[in-house]
Amino acid sequence: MPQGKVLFIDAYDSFSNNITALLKEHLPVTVETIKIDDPRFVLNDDAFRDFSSEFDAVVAGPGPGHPAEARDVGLIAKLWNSPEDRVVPVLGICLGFQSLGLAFGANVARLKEPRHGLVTSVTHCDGDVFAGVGVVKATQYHSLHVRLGDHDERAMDSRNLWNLRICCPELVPLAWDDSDGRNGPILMALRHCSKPFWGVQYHPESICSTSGQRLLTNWWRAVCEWNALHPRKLVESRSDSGRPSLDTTPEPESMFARRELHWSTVKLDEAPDVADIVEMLRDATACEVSLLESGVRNGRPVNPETGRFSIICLRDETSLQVRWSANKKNLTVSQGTNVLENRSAPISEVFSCLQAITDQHRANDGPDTPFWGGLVGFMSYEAGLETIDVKPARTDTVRPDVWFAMTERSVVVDHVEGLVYVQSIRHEDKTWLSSTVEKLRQLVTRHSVTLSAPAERGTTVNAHVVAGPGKNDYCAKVRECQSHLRAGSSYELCLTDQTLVQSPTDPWTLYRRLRQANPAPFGAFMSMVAEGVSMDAIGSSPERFLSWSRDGRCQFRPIKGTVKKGPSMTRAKAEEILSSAKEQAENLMIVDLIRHDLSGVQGIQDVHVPKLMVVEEYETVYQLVSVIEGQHNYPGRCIDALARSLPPGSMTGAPKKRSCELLSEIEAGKPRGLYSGVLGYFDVGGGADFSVVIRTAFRWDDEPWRVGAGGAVTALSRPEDEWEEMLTKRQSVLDVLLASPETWSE
Ligand SMILES: C=C(O[C@@H]1C=C(C(=O)O)C=C[C@H]1O)C(=O)O
Ligand SMILES: NC(=O)CC[C@H](N)C(=O)O
Repeated sequence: MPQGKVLFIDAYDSFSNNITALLKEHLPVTVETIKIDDPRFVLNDDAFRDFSSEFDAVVAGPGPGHPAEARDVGLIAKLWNSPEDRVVPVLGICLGFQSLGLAFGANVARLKEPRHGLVTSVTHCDGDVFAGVGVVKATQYHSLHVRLGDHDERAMDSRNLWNLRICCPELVPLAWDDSDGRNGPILMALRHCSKPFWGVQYHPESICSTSGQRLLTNWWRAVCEWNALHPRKLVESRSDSGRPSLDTTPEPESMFARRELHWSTVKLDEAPDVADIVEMLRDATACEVSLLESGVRNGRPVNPETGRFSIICLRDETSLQVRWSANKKNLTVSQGTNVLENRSAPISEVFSCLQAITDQHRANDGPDTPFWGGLVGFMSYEAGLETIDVKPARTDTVRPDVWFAMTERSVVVDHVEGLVYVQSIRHEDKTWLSSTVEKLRQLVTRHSVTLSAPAERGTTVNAHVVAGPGKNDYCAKVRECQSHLRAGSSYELCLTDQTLVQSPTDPWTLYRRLRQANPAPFGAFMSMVAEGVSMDAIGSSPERFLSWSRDGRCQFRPIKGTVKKGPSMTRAKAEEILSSAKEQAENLMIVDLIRHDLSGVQGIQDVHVPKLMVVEEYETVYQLVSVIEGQHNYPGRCIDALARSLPPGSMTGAPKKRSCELLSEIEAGKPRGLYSGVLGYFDVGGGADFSVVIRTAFRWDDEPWRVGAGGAVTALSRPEDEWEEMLTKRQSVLDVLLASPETWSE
């Protein structure tokens, strides 16, 4: 079969790349994607017709909103009324399907209860595009549905469902979902009686849908038959799709030579406590320390899969820094007081700059640790919004939204093997290496006779909450989210708020308490200072956002689904709760969203889901976790996976862009800042690891600490439960900030 050409019209959905991946995997086609508001065509029907009729077929994608709204469907609405000799076969998916129904006389109405992330078996006609497909499990992400008449389908005899052509005689039903008692039968698929237009309400590309391949193969066969019988007159009109690409932005000039890593390993029979090492290093060298800690409980890592190593990063005032603010769009690269670069730059150039600096420090050999040295820092939620072209309502003018500092000296603890690595990427650093090794030895000796030193106490002034969400207000926001979900504007919204706490206790003491109260695989202690601005963070995140290995294996581990631990909560009970339709739907939506994000990265292959909805246990909660992986063909370009996947889908909801716009309104334009962003490192060996910034407190200068917390709101959420979930998530951090020094015992 010759290669076909398919045009995919993207309605800004967060599942689009899963559809194009499915098309490319199972059909002999190339796929070109344009947006529904492509400026070349929105005001020029002829140009769009000329352009689209060059393709063998069009797939009209899913998306937020309503098919009657031009803003929501854009070019998709132009597909249905082409003159006879220019008709192009179309497959509409969800919003695209609803647009097809609407174009030929059906109603599109709200469901009584939205169906977001639910998976059901559909009853199909076993012919046409469903011929031989067998049982179809269908993932649904919709609030609206297509009604073929004004009659009440619930009252219809099930045999009549196949002959419902009273109001729209040109539309032929092909599949129904009859499993929903409250909504009644929901039309799942249809075709036009004479034109080559098909549509499905469900999402065949979802990880939980089945028979997508067979459906597409049948559709493609029908497309080829139609095209053979109806050759189109082509007008030469091809033009570049004009899609801006983060992958092609220029890289800044080289500033530094490559580094050679010098390292030394100390094998310790009894590994000292990570906090003790930090204190020893700080006292000994008067340097700034950041810690990316894998929490340990009873001598074992809380989660050995993601939390085997703890990384202690040492910096001084001469360390290289990269800063960028979303408000000013200003990129600064400095080294001490020396400003190497200071210019206006879009976010895409920030990624290029971070990549270039990492490349210039590239070390090709080193010990068996995931971090040899490199850029350590964070990207805020608002920096993430920039990457998807959502304007943050308010941002600070001077505070960086991207802030990284180069770590040249580090100490890495392997909690599984009990090894400590002392590492430096400085040219001549043997003295520091040997003296640090010696101090560690002494620490081990001391450690074997004395217990971990107690943390220093704070002052007697009590910590207190300065501001925070109220229950009524939070519940009202949950309901506001749900009204958007019912209207079809979003499938899931991750609502959050922040609590402000003033505490007299120093950040390191607070972190020592937090690591004890809530040991987590992504513990973090970070202090950044530059140009009169300082930022402190103490974190206990359970969630990896994205990591990649030095050979280009990218991994996401989104969490969605939370159960509070308590005396009456067993693991079995938590598993039961987390296997409910509501919790699984929340998780599934994010899995499909992340698959989409990863599939959109140039050079990524083999996107797969090695773990789907597994329960993990943490200090205060049980969480439902999935793992999504893919292999990059060019390991040196894995940063594109980060550039294409911010802000973290588990903190936004789906579809991401529209959900973020709605959340900005609902959260009253309050910046989330570091909370909901990502924190971690780019390693000079080529790997990286970033966590989602949750269960974390951060503060600017001497302002109060900010503790963000929230949760995914779906149509099935109960406002009071969402309020409780938010309280549960912020509890461990809040307890630590509010505890008076006297009540805190180590
Ligand atoms: C929003 C938070 O957590 C996010 C939401 C979760 C959920 O809805 O179950 C779980 C983990 C995070 O992705 C938070 O901790 O503040
Ligand atoms: N997934 C979709 O395309 C959803 C279509 C429409 N916005 C609805 O909610 O019904």
